[in-house]
Amino acid sequence: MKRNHTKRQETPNEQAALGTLVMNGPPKPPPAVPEMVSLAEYVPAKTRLRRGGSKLLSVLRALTNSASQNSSTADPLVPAPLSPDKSSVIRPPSPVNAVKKTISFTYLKGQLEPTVIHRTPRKSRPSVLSQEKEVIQVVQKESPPSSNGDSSTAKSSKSSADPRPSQSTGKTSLESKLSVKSKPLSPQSSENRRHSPKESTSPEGSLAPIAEVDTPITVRTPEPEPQPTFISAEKAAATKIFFECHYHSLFGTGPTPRSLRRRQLEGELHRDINCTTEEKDEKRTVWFKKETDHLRETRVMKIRGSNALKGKGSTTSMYEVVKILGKGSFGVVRLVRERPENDASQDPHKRKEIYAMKAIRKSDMLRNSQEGHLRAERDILVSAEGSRWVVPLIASFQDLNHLYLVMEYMPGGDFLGLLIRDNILSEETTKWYVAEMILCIEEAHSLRWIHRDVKPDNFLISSSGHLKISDFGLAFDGHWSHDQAYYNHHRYSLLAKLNINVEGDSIDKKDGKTIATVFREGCEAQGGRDRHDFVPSDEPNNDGILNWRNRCGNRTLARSVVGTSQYMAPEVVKGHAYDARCDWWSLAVILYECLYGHTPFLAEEGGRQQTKNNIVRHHETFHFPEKPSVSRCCRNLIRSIIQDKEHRLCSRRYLKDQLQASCFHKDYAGRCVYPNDAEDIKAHKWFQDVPWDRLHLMRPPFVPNIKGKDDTHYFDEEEPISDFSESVDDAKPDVTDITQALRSFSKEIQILAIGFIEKPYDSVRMRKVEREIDSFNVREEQKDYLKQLVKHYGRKEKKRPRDRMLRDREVASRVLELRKKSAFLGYTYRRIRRSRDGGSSVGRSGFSVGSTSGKKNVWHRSRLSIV
Ligand SMILES: Nc1ncnc2c1ncn2[C@@H]1O[C@H](COP(=O)(O)OP(=O)(O)OP(=O)(O)O)[C@@H](O)[C@H]1O
Repeated sequence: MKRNHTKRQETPNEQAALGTLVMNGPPKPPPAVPEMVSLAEYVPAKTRLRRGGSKLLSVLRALTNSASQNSSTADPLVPAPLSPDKSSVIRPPSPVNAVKKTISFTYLKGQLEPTVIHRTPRKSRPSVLSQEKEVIQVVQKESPPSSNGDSSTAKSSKSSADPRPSQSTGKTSLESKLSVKSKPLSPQSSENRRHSPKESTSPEGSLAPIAEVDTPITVRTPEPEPQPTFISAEKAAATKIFFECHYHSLFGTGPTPRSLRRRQLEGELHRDINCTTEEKDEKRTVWFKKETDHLRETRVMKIRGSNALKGKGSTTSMYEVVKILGKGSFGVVRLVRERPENDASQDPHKRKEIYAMKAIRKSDMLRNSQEGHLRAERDILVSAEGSRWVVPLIASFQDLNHLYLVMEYMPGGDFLGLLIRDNILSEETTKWYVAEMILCIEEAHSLRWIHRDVKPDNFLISSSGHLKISDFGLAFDGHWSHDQAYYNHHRYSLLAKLNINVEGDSIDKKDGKTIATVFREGCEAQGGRDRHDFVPSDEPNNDGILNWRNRCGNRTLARSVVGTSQYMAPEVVKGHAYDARCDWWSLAVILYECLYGHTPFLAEEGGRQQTKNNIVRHHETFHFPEKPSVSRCCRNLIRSIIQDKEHRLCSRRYLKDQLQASCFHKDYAGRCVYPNDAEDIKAHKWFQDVPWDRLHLMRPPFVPNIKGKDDTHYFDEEEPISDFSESVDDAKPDVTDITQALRSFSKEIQILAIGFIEKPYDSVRMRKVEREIDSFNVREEQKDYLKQLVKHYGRKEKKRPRDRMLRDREVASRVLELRKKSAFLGYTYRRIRRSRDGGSSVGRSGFSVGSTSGKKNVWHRSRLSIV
């Protein structure tokens, strides 16, 4: 066995020691130092030192060399190096060692201080097996055939001591390691040497033959290679997703928010000619302090978030709940007050801020494969920082069960509330609000997003009465990280590659296809290769995975049939590829609704499907009611937007660029949404008196009458909103509560009612339950009570999860738990705290609040967004 001295260069200190030793032989231990040990005593620690990479290793090597030399010269001061487990270091001087000693000597001639070596305390003797393992590793590391002089040593030792030359060269693969382990120990093993007291160097410098000793050694059978499970695949996919998204955000083009803020500060300082240099420096110092506070606050939030994911502490403890404001498809929006201790800046003015906090149930969203949408919603709110027309996001974070979006509170409620109160609006009032809506949608488009759910509920009224757009849960920008297919690809490609199958639910089992088959078929449907399937290549134009994703993984047009049916554009209903023009169709529907009190395509009968049919056949179904009377100019505007997308007012830009698509807007977003695409609508003559640039400074037709920061009277509902998001997944109702609530009924009715509650219901089942309750022989009010009771305690039937892993009874709960922890990493955000504005300057406008008619309104809040 040779020692590979050439792999590591000695440090000057080591060389000093080496030179000293070579010149003088091993140092004589000064009696005053008890820890000092003799050479031979020290040698057993060699293996440990090698593992630790200590500097002393070189010293040891030198010591060992010297020792072996000296042993042949029989220096009485040097104990014989006969400790059994260090025989491997006793070697005849090889040419390399000789050269090395000469170099070391020359280099450090004159440094003749004795070397003091401290014994490393040994806790226990190494076991035979661990020694053997080390020997095997050493063999593998050190014995590749070499052309230098050492090879002769290796060869001679092989020929003399080992009758099986094939074992002298270590293999490197896992398989070979296992096979080496499983073979009988070689005669070079330390165990064998321990039983070879006569082992010594021959005069020629080669090892003397080692006697074979029959030592009973248990031979370990190779452990089977660990097989990856669906859990490993899930974790691996989550890791890949995290790193790709994280590095994408780090290397994203464009300035960082911090650099933008710095730029803004410097711009302000530059423009302020009255500011002295000292004052400017002072302002910079304040700026840095604020930025530092902000960084600290973000860091604290991240730590809290990661603790909350582990079930330690809570992220929402930063806020106290004041009231429930509203409920959407997947979450509850609550009015919250920030706890003062949460404000790192300790600014007294900032205390007790009131916010709207949207809590989104992760499990529901994951079952519905809404990861992409959730990321999109958070990302657009972050990217809209500082926007006048988008509801400002304050913070986003998560715990194990929920995602949270903390937004500025809009005390005026939503625009739907205003419509419900006023029923119909005058043309002037309508114009004012629709003009603001245009600015809101235009803002989203300039950020390269299609909102896809433009409806009155999603425009909120600020304390000054201005509108802001909210709820970007369905927004689309085409980016790969907002595409559910990207997440599915990572998971299912890995499962298919590892040949891991998960059966799914009874429908999947009936289908009989494995995950690999479904995945392959999906790729074939896309022309042979998945859009997110990155294949690394050595080609010169290979610019890395993130650039590749940005080039090839984005979508240029949306396709999903999403939105609220009454407001959906025909191209969306038909499932065609569509672009941001769909938002302008929805705006025209709102405009019509404000003036006439109902939406144009709403079907009285036939439900949502009939409404959609009406939209598709809009050429036949669309008409203006005779009353109330609306100006021709306004009707012209509506008519020019309620058109197929090619003829829709706003299309000029899209058509022009489509003609030149090959040379313009090569970026992913540019091909589906255009900034300033409202220019034609804004130029319509119905809007000719609208001061677009000053609208935000003018007094709106309705300014909320707010008594305090936490006034919520615009959110008051007849029925209190239940806080379902507080409940845990699949929580069963408390039987004692139910029995108590049913105590006035007969035993028979109690049993039936409990049966109704226990089984999850959908709309069909609920109707059946109601019919059964109607047949009970009780009073009418008791029947109503029972129906309410069933709805209150009962659970809605959950939809079939879109993801096969979450449909499989065996694995669903474990996968869900894992995804709840890993699917939204990087969600945390905190907006930098701003200094108080002192209220917005609201001017006066000639607009007046519209009159209301007695017509019964048709708005209701139960419309579902995802179709
Ligand atoms: N910042 C806010 N300030 C005041 N109220 C708000 C705020 N954000 C949301 N709300 C209220 O909460 C309701 C539900 O919010 P939101 O529409 O964002 O939830 P959602 O789950 O996305 O709903 P949807 O079913 O429309 O998708 C709104 O209609 C509004 O009344």
